[in-house]
Amino acid sequence: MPPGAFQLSGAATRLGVINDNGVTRLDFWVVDQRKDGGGGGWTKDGAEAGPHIIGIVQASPEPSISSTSSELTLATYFSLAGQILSALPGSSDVTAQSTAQNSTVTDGLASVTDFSSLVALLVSAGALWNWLKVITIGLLVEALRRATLYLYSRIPASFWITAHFHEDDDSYEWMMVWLSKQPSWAKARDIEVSTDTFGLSTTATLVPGEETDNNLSLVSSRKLAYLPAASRTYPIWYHGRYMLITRVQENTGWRGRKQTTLEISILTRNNRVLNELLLEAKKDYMAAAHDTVSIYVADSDNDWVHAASRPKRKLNSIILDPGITELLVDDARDFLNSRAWYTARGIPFRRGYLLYGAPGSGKTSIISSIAGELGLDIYIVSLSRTGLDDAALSTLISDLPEKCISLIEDIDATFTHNLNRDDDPGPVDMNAPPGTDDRRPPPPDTPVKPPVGSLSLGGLLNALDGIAAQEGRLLYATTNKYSALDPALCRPGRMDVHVEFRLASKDQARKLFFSFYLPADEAAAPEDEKDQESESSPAKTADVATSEKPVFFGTSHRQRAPKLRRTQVADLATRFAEAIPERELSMAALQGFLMMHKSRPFEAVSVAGRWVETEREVRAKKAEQS
Ligand SMILES: Nc1ncnc2c1ncn2[C@@H]1O[C@H](COP(=O)(O)OP(=O)(O)OP(=O)(O)O)[C@@H](O)[C@H]1O
Repeated sequence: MPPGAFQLSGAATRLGVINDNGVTRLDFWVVDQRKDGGGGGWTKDGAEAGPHIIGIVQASPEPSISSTSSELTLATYFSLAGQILSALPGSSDVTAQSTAQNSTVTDGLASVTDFSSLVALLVSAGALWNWLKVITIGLLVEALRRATLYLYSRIPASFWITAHFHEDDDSYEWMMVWLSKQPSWAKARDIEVSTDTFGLSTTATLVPGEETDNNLSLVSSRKLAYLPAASRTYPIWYHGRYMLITRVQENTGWRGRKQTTLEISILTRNNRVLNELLLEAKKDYMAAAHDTVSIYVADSDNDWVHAASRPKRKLNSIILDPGITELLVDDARDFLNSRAWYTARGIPFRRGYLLYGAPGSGKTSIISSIAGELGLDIYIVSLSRTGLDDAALSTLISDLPEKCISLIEDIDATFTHNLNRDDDPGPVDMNAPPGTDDRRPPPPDTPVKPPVGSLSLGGLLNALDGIAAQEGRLLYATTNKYSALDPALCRPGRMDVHVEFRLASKDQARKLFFSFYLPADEAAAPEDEKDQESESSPAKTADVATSEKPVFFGTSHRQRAPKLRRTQVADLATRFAEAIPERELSMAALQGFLMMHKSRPFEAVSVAGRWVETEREVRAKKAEQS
């Protein structure tokens, strides 16, 4: 407190107004801070003047003081206080304080009076003006503060364009692959090293030196690449523009899962730069992924995630009965170009294909091949996934992108009576319509196999053609037990085209043999190479057979098939087909047999008959046991 000042502590209600035998008295306790040692110590009441109390004023019946406490005003208190202080020796160092201690009667009344005085003072013209000034200054200061903050955040931001890429989105992969190609990482001092291929068959950029080191490449098929580390910001230059790259990792709070977001800020006011960057990254990625088919599966949160990329398989490498490949490919292609037709007629723009028939007859292979041919990604819907219920399936189906292939394999496995893929019901009457498989009816008391999770047939049907079902998608379902399927599942609208895949015909066997030993790519090899028969002749094969060989099953990849002339392969293929019975073995079985004779086409032909006999015996034994 400055010298000479005095203090009336507390509100006016605390001032001591004492009604003493009908005489209103105003008591001030004025303490000399010098005597008190500065510690306060208001321990005495007005009646007992102690060493600290140096002044008591009796306000009444002084002429200047009214005889009732209600007439006392705050101004009077102040004036009295002033008088006391001026009367005191060394008044400039004195502090005054009033108190209501030992007040006997009139505190309440005084409170009212003091409060109204205070209000009167506060609302007096002078005070209001001061209030106004204080409020105005306060508003100005606040406005200035806000303006500064706004400008601080907006001015730098107005020079930057920031794009955010979420880990779950394809664009994140495009950008990460693009980033992995940037030379800046090779010089960075804090960097993430990764073998992630971001959906491509190979890492986009190798660690410098790795690509030239053949040994290292052989040791690991996974290649190393540099990438921006999480929670770091890296400056790089793009087309002369300054960019900041940040990978932000946040806890999602769900099973400790972390969500990564990539942020790219470009120092420019022109969106064109960002557009260029995005298109460049997308084009690069598409070019790198051109020869692959992307496969997506659902994760435990029922989000589609990129699971793998497989090299495209040529359509002509799958040998089906005449017309089937063309039927499937042309139908799908035509469908994709017919959106307007569907819209005009109000028909949902969806198409379903049910491929049924013998195991290993090429159902899955042709779907993958069609995806490659039409440039579509495959989304695998696994009905047997734990935790998949009707709602989750519906979400998954409605989250499919507009043009894609969704694949449900072995659709019979989830919704048939007590049947599963291990049961071998013997030769199936493929032409029996769905729901009519009565060769092996389940006993009446057989409980219906509960669907895995809480997925119901109704849920599946709704997901396939309900309102939420995505437009423009091609649905492929495969089954080995056509007749066991619920007819509702197979009706047009859900499964529009049903295609039967049968066991291998002689013609298929011949074509498979041909394409196995003389695929289209190699048919154009120079004549002289084709003429070399090398060790493939029966005599030479015999030589090899007598020499000591390591014991192993399968065929070593180091062995190469001999180069054969086209006519030779055609002749061998015909002989092979003669040895293969019509519609008895699957194409997968034939492929497996040829793989065992990968480098020995002559031997394949000569032992094919014996192999067929062995296959029959194995199947007969199996049938006996079951
Ligand atoms: N028609 C075919 N032409 C060429 N290869 C085939 C053919 N059918 C099957 N294969 C080969 O057999 C293997 C299994 O084929 P795929 O998985 O496509 O059969 P699938 O009919 O889907 O069998 P499943 O019903 O058991 O799922 C693949 O490696 C494939 O190359």
